[in-house]
Amino acid sequence: MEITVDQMYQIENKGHDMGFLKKFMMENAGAVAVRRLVEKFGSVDSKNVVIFIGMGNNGGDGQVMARHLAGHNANVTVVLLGTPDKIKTEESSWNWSLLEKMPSVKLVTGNSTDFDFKPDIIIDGILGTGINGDIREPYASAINFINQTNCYKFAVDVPSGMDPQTGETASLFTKCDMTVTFHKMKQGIPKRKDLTGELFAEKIGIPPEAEIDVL
Ligand SMILES: NC(=O)C1=CN([C@@H]2O[C@H](COP(=O)(O)OP(=O)(O)OC[C@H]3O[C@@H](n4cnc5c(N)ncnc54)[C@H](O)[C@@H]3O)[C@@H](O)[C@H]2O)[C@@H](O)CC1
Ligand SMILES: [K+]
Repeated sequence: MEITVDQMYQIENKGHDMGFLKKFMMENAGAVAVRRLVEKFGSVDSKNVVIFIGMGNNGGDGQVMARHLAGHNANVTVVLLGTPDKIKTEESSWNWSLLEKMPSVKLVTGNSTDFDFKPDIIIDGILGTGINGDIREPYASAINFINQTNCYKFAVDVPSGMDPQTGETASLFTKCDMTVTFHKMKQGIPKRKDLTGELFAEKIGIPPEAEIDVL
């Protein structure tokens, strides 16, 4: 069953209010995304992975992936597209404070629009269901860098720049090899297999009771 983005936010909020906190959803999202990626490659040991993250919870999922990938011995660089004090949510900030205690993960922050990496894998955790309007800097430059770089590309929840409700794109958007979306498929995403690549919808532990009166 495909659901709307609005239904997804309602289910997420109801699950949180039941006590299954958003930080647990985020943890499961990042963990299952890494499981799919590791399955794809067999091993990510010594792979150079660059994770671009935005200031919302899509970026939070990307941060969880960074921690798990470090556990799989990947060489992980996280590029926060802004400054840590501007991270929007408690659960994403909480994950950032964890990464700051992990020398195994390289952190890059700020509003730079000049990127110079040679990754084996890029993870796009820039924008998810919270996309609104045309893409602003520094997100725009990050999306351009991703599209210009020849490597494997993995989208967290949805390729950034695509509206997961309609499948329509902003003027800039990423084109990925694999997309893992969470809880249930959002209506617009499967319309754009040209941008998602292999597409999976994965459960993240939200109690089915959180769907009552929503679906
Ligand atoms: N729905 C769920 O149950 C879950 C959602 N999670 C993740 O949370 C994501 C949604 O998080 P958010 O609601 O924080 O939204 P996003 O992380 O998609 O980003 C929203 C932020 O990006 C910025 N932004 C929006 N449009 C922009 C544009 N055009 N140019 C530049 N900046 C722009 C805004 O400042 C906004 O705060 C999902 O996509 C998913 O990855 C997960 O943590 C797991 C649970
Ligand atoms: K994304």
